Amino acid sequence: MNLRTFPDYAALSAHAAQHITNIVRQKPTAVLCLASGDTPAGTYRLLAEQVHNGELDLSQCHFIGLDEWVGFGPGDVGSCAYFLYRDLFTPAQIRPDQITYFNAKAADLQAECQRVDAVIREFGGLDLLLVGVGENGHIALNEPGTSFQLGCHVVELAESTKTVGQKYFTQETPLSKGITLGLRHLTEASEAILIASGPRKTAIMQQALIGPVTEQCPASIFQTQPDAHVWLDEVAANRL
Ligand SMILES: N[C@@H]1[C@@H](O)[C@H](O)[C@@H](COP(=O)(O)O)O[C@@H]1O
Repeated sequence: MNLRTFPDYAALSAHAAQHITNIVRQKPTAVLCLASGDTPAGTYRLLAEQVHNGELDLSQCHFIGLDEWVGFGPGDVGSCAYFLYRDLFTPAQIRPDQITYFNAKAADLQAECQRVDAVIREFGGLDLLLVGVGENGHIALNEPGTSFQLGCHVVELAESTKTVGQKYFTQETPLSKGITLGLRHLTEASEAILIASGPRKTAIMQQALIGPVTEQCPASIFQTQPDAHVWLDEVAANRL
């Protein structure tokens, strides 16, 4: 893995946005799987700004949603899709036909997993997977203990994920399951990038990057990926 530290969140976001811009300039039909959450919001705002200014054309890209809380969808404030639409898809005028997202309200969630796995296969794999990290080391919603070999799957959320996840909602919201891409998608993607910022990520970055590679800490999979990027701000990298 290639580890790089940036002075602050703004510099980290600017670098990630420029990197994604370069990928799309090289391959305008790139298939991009982008995390939701707070960390990538700055990156997405910069990308949307570039699209707005006519400096970046995302109109031929395809976007795959990384994960979702079961029972929630783009119309629900707090869902993973809600933030991607708010920060990127809507301001960058991404068309519905450019987006594949889990329907986490579907009656048959296994079929949803198969559908998204099949879309990724049909596109020939992901050109980019951009992920954040949970405070418990989860990647997407691959919780501690998840096999590194899985594709899309439904998960029982860890207690800490249910608690930390409340930050996305305007009121106390019961969360129990998630639907998510698997870590196999991460190892198979042409490029994987992890971004993390701020004091809430310092301890888990130490554990993930210096501790043992173990399914108990999903983010430790980055140690096994020679070409993957891990980009942190100085605070998140404080114990490395
Ligand atoms: N499901 C999301 C992940 O996809 C995200 O990357 C991670 C970190 O989120 P944040 O960037 O808000 O800290 O946890 C959430 O639970």
